[in-house]
Amino acid sequence: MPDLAIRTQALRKTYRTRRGRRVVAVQGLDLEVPIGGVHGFLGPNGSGKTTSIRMLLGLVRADAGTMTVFDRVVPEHLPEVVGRIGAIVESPKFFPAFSGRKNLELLADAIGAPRTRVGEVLEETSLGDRGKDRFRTYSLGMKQRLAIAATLLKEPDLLIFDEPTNGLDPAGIREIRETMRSLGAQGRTVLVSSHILAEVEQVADTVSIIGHGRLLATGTVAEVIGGSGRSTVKVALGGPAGDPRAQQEAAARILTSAGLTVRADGNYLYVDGAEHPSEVTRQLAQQELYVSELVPVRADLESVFLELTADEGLGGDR
Ligand SMILES: Nc1ncnc2c1ncn2[C@@H]1O[C@H](COP(=O)(O)OP(=O)(O)OP(=O)(O)O)[C@@H](O)[C@H]1O
Repeated sequence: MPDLAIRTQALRKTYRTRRGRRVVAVQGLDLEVPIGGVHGFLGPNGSGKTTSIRMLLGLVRADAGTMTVFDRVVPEHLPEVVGRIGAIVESPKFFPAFSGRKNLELLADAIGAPRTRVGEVLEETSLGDRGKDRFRTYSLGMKQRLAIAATLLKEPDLLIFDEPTNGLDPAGIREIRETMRSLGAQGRTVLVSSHILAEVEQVADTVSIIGHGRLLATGTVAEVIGGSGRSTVKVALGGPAGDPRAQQEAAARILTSAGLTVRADGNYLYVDGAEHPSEVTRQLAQQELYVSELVPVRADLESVFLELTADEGLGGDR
């Protein structure tokens, strides 16, 4: 088994609302986050990401299941590993009239981190130039990066960010993404939750996709995309002679009878299920139909995510 930063097994949590209604937030979650790199913890709104993170951090009590962080059972042994964890689960409070640097110095003193760390973490989060400016003048993205800087003061091995780009503009999102990428590249483990794939897809080394508090898929981004069984190719036909429409119809018939799934769209056929693109060209060439263009259609994480979470009320409030 690979070394894991986080492992949960059969984790469960049911909330009881004030009106006595039961809400199953997490139902048997098995999560494995490898050590080092960025792990995207993905799921639609309400799928149980925040609850899972809060259980890991000892902020919410689990009903059942086991959790380990760096092989220590939590929450029982959380004190042994808490020094290695930096987490942003909600917006931290900073003094608006103090500079970013001053805020971090106060925090460093409070947690016993050396003040020399302050300059380093400002650099690590690309706030070096603005450290002297008052916190109140910071953009939302800078405020969020200062929060990340604060968690870095104690040099954590594991960083947990719950929807860190909420409310940020595209530039702010890009900055946070860059920060996460460089933290992962340094060998730290970054667990980042999001319901917006595009934010995480470009930085995540591995992902876990959850729905209704259960694991739907996990692995490297390539594995999760590959595991969806997608292998679509886009095909155009064309020889100098013949009616293109008739050729396309004939090609669709041939490929369908070869067991492939074919959909026509404009001048292209979209063909699913071929083991290899050459199978498509071979089938057609045998019937004297020639391919003028053949492009593999890249399956992206977004489409896999949408497929896996199709019944999860994506993006809606539940
Ligand atoms: N304190 C609570 N009391 C009752 N129900 C809750 C409580 N906290 C969360 N829930 C419910 O538990 C389910 C999971 O919520 P959770 O916040 O963990 O999901 P999430 O994936 O983090 O969603 P989001 O991205 O919207 O934060 C939701 O249906 C939510 O309404």
